Amino acid sequence: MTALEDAPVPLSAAGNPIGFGRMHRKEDVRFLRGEGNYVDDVQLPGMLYGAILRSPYAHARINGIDTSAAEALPGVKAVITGAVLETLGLAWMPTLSYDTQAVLATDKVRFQGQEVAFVVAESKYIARDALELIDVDYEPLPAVADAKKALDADAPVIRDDKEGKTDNHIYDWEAGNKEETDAAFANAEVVVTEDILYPRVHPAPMETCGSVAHMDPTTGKLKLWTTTQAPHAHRTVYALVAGLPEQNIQVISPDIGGGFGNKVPIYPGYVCSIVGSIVTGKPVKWMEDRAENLMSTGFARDYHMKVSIASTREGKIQAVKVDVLADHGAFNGVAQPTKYPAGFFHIFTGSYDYPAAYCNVTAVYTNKAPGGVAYACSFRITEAVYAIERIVDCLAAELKMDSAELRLKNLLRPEQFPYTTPTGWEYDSGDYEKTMRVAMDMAGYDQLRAEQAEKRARGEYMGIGISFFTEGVGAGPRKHMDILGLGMADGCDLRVHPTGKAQVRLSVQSQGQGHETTFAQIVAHELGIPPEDIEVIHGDTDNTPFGLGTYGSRSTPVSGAAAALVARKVRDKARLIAAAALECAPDDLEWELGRWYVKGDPERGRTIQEIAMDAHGALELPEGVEGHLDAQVVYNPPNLTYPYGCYICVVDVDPGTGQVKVRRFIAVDDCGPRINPMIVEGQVHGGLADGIGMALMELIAFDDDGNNLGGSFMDYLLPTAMECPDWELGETVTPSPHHPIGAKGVGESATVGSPAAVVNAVIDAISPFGVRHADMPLTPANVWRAIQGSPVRTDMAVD
Ligand code: PCD
Ligand SMILES: [Cu+]
Repeated sequence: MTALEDAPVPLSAAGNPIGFGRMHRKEDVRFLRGEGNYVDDVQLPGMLYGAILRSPYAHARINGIDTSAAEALPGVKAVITGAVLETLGLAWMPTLSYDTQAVLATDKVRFQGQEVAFVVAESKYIARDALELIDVDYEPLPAVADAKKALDADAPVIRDDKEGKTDNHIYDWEAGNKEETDAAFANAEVVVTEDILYPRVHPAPMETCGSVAHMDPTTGKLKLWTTTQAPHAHRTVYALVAGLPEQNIQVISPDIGGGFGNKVPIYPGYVCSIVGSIVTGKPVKWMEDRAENLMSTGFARDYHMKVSIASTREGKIQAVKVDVLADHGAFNGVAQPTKYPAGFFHIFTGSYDYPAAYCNVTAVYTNKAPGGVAYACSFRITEAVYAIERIVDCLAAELKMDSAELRLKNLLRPEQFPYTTPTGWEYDSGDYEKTMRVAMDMAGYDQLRAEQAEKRARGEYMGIGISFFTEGVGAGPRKHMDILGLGMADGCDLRVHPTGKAQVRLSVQSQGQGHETTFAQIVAHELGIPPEDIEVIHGDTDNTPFGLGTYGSRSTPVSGAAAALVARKVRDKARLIAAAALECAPDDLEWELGRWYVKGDPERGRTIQEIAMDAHGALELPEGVEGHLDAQVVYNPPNLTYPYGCYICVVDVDPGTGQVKVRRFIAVDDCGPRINPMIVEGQVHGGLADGIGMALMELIAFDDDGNNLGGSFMDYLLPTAMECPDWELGETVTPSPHHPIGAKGVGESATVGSPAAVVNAVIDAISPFGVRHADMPLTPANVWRAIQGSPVRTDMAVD
């Protein structure tokens, strides 16, 4: 039973909660019947097909490209190279991190899988055949795939396209107070330091990336159906980059088969499909295959972190510092909206109370695919949570203290909120100890420890891992973030039609989160219109208000607030209309869900549906009240929301084979009130599976020549139901004080919080072998290596 299920919510005639509650997802009717409409389902008359030629080398000079044989293949309509794009000024495009990225390579290729040429043909088979007829004269160059070697004096310079660039350095950035932190470390009784790698992983959404571009030669209007999590932001970027007039660009993001951050950046393929359509005058479809998606699109993590923690002998944490070497690949294509190059990484101070913290981040180019945030990371909070939760466990081991006890000793206390962290974030609300106690009770923590002791005595290796995380989601206040200068506000339009049915238009875009259901529930909760009577419209820039899109779990914190406020605005207007109809003063009216009525005379009232008809009908409207029952708002978030949670994982490890079995997983999340508890649980289930995947099997590895060793699902392993236990979920509810309905985001929470719980559990299990840390992925081979005292391998395909 969740807290919200206890609250009585009136049900509509169709049995749906008129407000928050467990409503089946509206969108599932079409998804379960296979009737979703994805980019690859778009069919237009005369449509042509594009395919991309990709580099087999991680680093090579291009001495020439001969496209004549490909052009001569019957059915081929155009072959576009970097040289062609150069004439249009489109060979390079800006990234969302103020770097540049090649659309199609001109001078050099800089990672394996980089885009080199684009063929447009009558069928996708002809297009792919034509790729083989393109002759590229490559001169292979030495590659650097290891970030630790990228700054060596003899490392090949990857970005020699940049004037005067003589090394692979991108930026240095720091946060926190170095002097105070160094002083705390100098005086500390106990200091623990560990090198912690968060290896390169990939979001691997079920649907790969693609687009259909149609530049209408007569009207000059570009319609782009594309796999984007941020249709409005993409439209503006196309207008700024390609110089197309913005009113002539329509970006449509239809059903999206998972995004996980992978669909935030603008990829060369999108631009190529647009150019293909301009060149041929026909619609052009381009759709990646799986290997292309894994090899060339936004990866995640690749953070080498040296983490140190200082504490008293009793376990009171005093300071934490982190040194990061960040691998950004060949172009800094990090798609994150913060003003900080390392995103929200400086939230690494975690959920604990101590005064001093400092981090510095050095970022480098390598001959690997660009990207760096994606995969439910909340913009590097995943790395930050992993760093702090792993080092806290290392400290517990050093102090020989129970890791739950150590956390309880240091958690922030409820009276400290709003709490400003040593690196400047203002956590909005929390009752951390309560959440941790709920998780420990659900787990039966003390019994688990007793069971572990018994098993150890018998030579069985069971482990218990805890992770307590705090996230900052809901990008965001303008002082912290923007995308290429665009502020992070979201619009929302609500129209109640004469018969009392409504349409709500959002600027965020669902990739599977269930917005068509939850946003109808938000409006239902405020207005009393049944959710099945409210259509949610999203994903089409011509038909929705401007806003920055879906990532960083921002839809509920930002657009969700806009939806609640627009409904309240309609409710206020409805009051004026009801007062006119009831011939009383607006102040004499009282609201109950779905209806304004006269105070003290509850029989006299008007339902929201009656008011809608009045607003459009013959009723004489009062002075200053416009007809119709519509409203519009733009919501500027005053702060992020800070969801948090406590996760406990129980594993059994076979020391002979290194095999890890996740036996139990307890997850207690606090995201404030849950609009739809069933959807939230689904979000958490997905994220927990992600966490098991990253902790135990996912890895995009490279060999010394920069060959990608994780380019298929044979090598890039994803977790299945087989690896996942029956999730045990709990909740606490601490509303956000600044959000109109108190809700915090939750979409990324479980992915952010769970890897540390799994790794902590595995290390706890094998700690009797003297292991204090081992890097992910903890595959059987890596666990076995750790037990033997050998370093884990992250430089070869998962073995
Ligand atoms: N309190 C609360 C919160 C929330 N909710 C719900 O839940 C969901 C989610 O939300 P959010 O948190 O706000 O978030 P969004 O914005 O919507 O979304 C986003 C996220 O989401 C997640 N999840 C998911 N799911 C799916 N199915 N798919 C996908 O793709 C995905 N992705 C992932 C990611 S990664 Mo990034 O992009 O990396 O930044 S970010 C992200 C939605 O429906 C909502 O409404 C509720 O109910 N309640
Ligand atoms: Cu992310």
